[in-house]
Amino acid sequence: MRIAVVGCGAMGSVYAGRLASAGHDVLVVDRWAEHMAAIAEHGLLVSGPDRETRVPVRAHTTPPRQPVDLVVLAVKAADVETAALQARPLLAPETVVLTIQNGFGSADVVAAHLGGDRLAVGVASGFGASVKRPGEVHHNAMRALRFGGHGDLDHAEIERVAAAWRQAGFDARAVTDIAAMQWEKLICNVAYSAPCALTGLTVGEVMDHEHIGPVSRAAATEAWDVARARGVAVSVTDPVALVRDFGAQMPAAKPSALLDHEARRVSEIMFINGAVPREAAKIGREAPVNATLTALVRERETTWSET
Ligand SMILES: NC(=O)C1=CN([C@@H]2O[C@H](COP(=O)(O)OP(=O)(O)OC[C@H]3O[C@@H](n4cnc5c(N)ncnc54)[C@H](OP(=O)(O)O)[C@@H]3O)[C@@H](O)[C@H]2O)C=CC1
Ligand SMILES: CC(C)(CO)C(=O)C(=O)O
Repeated sequence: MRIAVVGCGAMGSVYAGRLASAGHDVLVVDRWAEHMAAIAEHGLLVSGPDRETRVPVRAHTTPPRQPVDLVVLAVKAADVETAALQARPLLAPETVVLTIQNGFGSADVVAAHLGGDRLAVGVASGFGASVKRPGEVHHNAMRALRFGGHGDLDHAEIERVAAAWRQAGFDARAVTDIAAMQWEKLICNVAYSAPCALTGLTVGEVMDHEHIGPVSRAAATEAWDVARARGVAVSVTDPVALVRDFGAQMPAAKPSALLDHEARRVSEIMFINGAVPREAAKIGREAPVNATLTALVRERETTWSET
């Protein structure tokens, strides 16, 4: 399969490295010129719990005019709109666009610009990935990828994409209820994103922390309540057990919100903890735990943008 990964940061690099190692024809696009130059010169180095690979991939700072079978948008949520607009040279009528972000809202943004009929949504769970230095990425775990259609995309097409990823060693599956998967991932993310960003604790340190543990568990439970109240078919019966198990798989990982704060960058908090009060409001409810966590994170981020 001809695949372009737009946004070759922590996750985009893991996707690109493994897909290229499995023999797919992969090109990557990222605006970080030093990272692209390192990949062009030495290949992309991906280290994980099971193996380390260095693989040659074509690296670009802007998308080449070169239509592919699959475009993977692996940027952060706030960058999805620009990335979707810039991805146009990679598109042919039959190209599938797969957008993979934590939190809610990205697929609607992509659909508004590129249309919904060739659009798939991905949920990536349990990777704990970060860029170590230009050209080198590490991930702490590698649990699951779930893909679903956003609009009218035929399920067989999504299955074809999932099969290509399975061939690259991912636990990837095409599902019919991607919203339930998104909520289950959101429950995990809200437990860690704001609590870790605010305290500097890792995923493994939060859950049983004397002061932050109860806050993290309350954030997850609140998101679970909202999902069920909205009628989403989440399969989870114990949200605390879910997030505890999620964290136990990669105790040393730092959520990307914490990595963003360490770099004094605005995080995706509005799409993650901030999504819970927004979704709750749609059914006339409130989500005070996640609203408060979001406000605290936002306040810190405002301070940086003012300096
Ligand atoms: N890291 C993880 O373990 C996991 C992350 N996720 C989710 O995956 C998504 C991606 O996260 P992650 O990989 O950590 O993010 P990163 O910031 O590591 O990677 C995104 C990359 O895309 C680049 N970029 C942004 N806009 C463009 C553009 N228009 N064109 C080209 N490149 C662009 C960024 O550059 P710049 O730095 O200049 O902005 C950055 O290098 C997020 O939604 C995250 O929540 C999901 C599961 C696990
Ligand atoms: C690391 C974390 C918790 C946040 O970026 C994540 O979403 C994942 O690995 O699935």
